[in-house]
Amino acid sequence: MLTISALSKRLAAVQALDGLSLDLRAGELVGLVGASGAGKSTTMRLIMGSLAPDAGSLTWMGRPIDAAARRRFGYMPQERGLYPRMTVVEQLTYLARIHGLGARAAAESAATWIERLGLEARRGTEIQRLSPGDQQRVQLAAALVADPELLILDDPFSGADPLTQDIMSQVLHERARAGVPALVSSHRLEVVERLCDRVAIIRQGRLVADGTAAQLRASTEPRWRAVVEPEPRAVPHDPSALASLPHARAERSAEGRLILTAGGPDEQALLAVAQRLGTVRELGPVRRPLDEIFREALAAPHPDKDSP
Ligand SMILES: Nc1ncnc2c1ncn2[C@@H]1O[C@H](COP(=O)(O)OP(=O)(O)OP(=O)(O)O)[C@@H](O)[C@H]1O
Repeated sequence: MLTISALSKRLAAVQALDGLSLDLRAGELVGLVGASGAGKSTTMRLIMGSLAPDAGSLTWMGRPIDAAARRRFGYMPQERGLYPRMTVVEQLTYLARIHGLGARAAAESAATWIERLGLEARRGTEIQRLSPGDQQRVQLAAALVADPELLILDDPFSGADPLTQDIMSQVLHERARAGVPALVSSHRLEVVERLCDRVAIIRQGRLVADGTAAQLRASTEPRWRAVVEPEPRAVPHDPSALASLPHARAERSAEGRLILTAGGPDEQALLAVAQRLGTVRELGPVRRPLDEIFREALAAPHPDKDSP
């Protein structure tokens, strides 16, 4: 549905985007993740037309994105743009109207999203008097109020309390089930992992990884974990045996068991070390947190730029 092809943008002396390509399909929630300055907001500004690309193309449903298409997109910009003196209901009705809804449809849509995002008690409150969590909810309602076909959400969870995060996530899942895809940037990897079907990792304006959390995990070297009941008569713990394995770590649990983790193509090398230390109670792969994989992707040599 949304196709970003070889998109490049220079901003002053910075190559903010450098040949970025990415697709979003119907109903897909895609997380756009990258360090500060990686190019996430620039990507979104190019989609929304507040910046023009130097090279590359953007299409929606196979056609170049124009102003008419953009009116059907819901956008939550990084620099949140609500009117501080409007009340919640005035703000949402106003935004629905400027996106082309008639007076009655705009009022109905504002009421629907106020209810859905748990803002009934705040409908008559000025935006500037809302708590940060409620402001986030109104921001999301503002992106949804004109019933968009695509959502572009720049760091929607920043400053959101856990309850607000849950409500926002539920709403995005519902819209996705109705076929509305969303591109969601965030620094909060655990949120992206929970929310999104796919994660695109960008670095210096380029895509360095793109896949489901499971695919990203599978594309990196696996980690193995062994839980060992130490035996008093076992060969004394030889730290160098474990240290010879990649990414090795040893900890002791509250019950006095040894918890060993290490990388490697399979679990056999870790098993050999573990068996010398005592009785192996558990052995298996480790489900790695996405943020660890993210850090690895950012630390790995850049596909082109860093190679000699
Ligand atoms: N108006 C501008 N003029 C000059 N450089 C800019 C401008 N806007 C952004 N940049 C630079 O372009 C690069 C990409 O910025 P961008 O805001 O897209 O990153 P980001 O991934 O959204 O970062 P963050 O997570 O901090 O919001 C950065 O190096 C940034 O400093």
